[in-house]
Amino acid sequence: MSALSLEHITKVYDPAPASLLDRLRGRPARPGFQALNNVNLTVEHGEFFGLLGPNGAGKTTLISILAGLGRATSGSAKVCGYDVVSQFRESRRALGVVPQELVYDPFFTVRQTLRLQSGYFGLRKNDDWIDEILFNLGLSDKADANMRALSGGMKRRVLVAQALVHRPPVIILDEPTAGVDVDLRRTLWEFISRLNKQGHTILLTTHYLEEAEELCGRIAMLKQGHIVALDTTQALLSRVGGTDLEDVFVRIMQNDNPLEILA
Ligand SMILES: Nc1ncnc2c1ncn2[C@@H]1O[C@H](COP(=O)(O)OP(=O)(O)OP(=O)(O)O)[C@@H](O)[C@H]1O
Repeated sequence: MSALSLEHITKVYDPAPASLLDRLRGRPARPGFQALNNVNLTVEHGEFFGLLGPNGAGKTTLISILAGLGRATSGSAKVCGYDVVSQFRESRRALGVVPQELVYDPFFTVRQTLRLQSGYFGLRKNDDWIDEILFNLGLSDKADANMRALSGGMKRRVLVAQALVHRPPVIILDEPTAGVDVDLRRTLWEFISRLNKQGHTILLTTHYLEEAEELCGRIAMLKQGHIVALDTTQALLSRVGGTDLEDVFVRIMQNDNPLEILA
């Protein structure tokens, strides 16, 4: 049983509703937008896996499907063997997601936010673990601060903490270091790497390719909803050539037929 598995996942977003004028003129409905096209991917337990792609490639769409926030148009997705649709509770419990957007409730303190999140998973008396997470993310002295009083980087740390309150075996981080300072990056990666060494599976999306190169054992690259590369980081570097992962990424994305350069 894999940590994450996606089989033939396709996602077509509904088109924007036709305007009244279009309808009156009898114009045909616009087609939906295909964000993912027959994606097959398996991530094994304990992997540190990178999901890379340019803006709009479909990374967040794929993560939303795994987190049960969006439905695939076709195909099946599982977290730790649990189907994300028919076994939503189990699959969601196995997953911690750090979202890309800074979403928070401005009326709560950091500790209240984390207690509330624990409550969603039926966890009471979770304070020992909450304290440990706060410490590891350099947030101990902010525990009683109101969320709206935190800087952007601090809010992002809380998002990471929120994803971890129920000790999920699989952690997905959607661009967790966007706009954060060097200090947080270090703290965050040290903590996440430690969790990975303890057996947690990590799926990371990032536009900082040097981070992906350093951290990820395997990498998938998405381009316009297709997986165009999937291999170990070392194999991608040696097969595609170039000086670093950024070079590899650019070469693959600029090639009309990326599979050609990976052959
Ligand atoms: N709700 C939606 N309705 C219609 N199209 C959408 C919707 N959400 C995303 N899309 C489109 O689907 C495509 C994939 O978007 P997605 O957010 O998954 O990309 P991404 O790889 O995460 O990009 P980024 O790196 O910018 O975060 C984009 O073209 C986007 O405009």
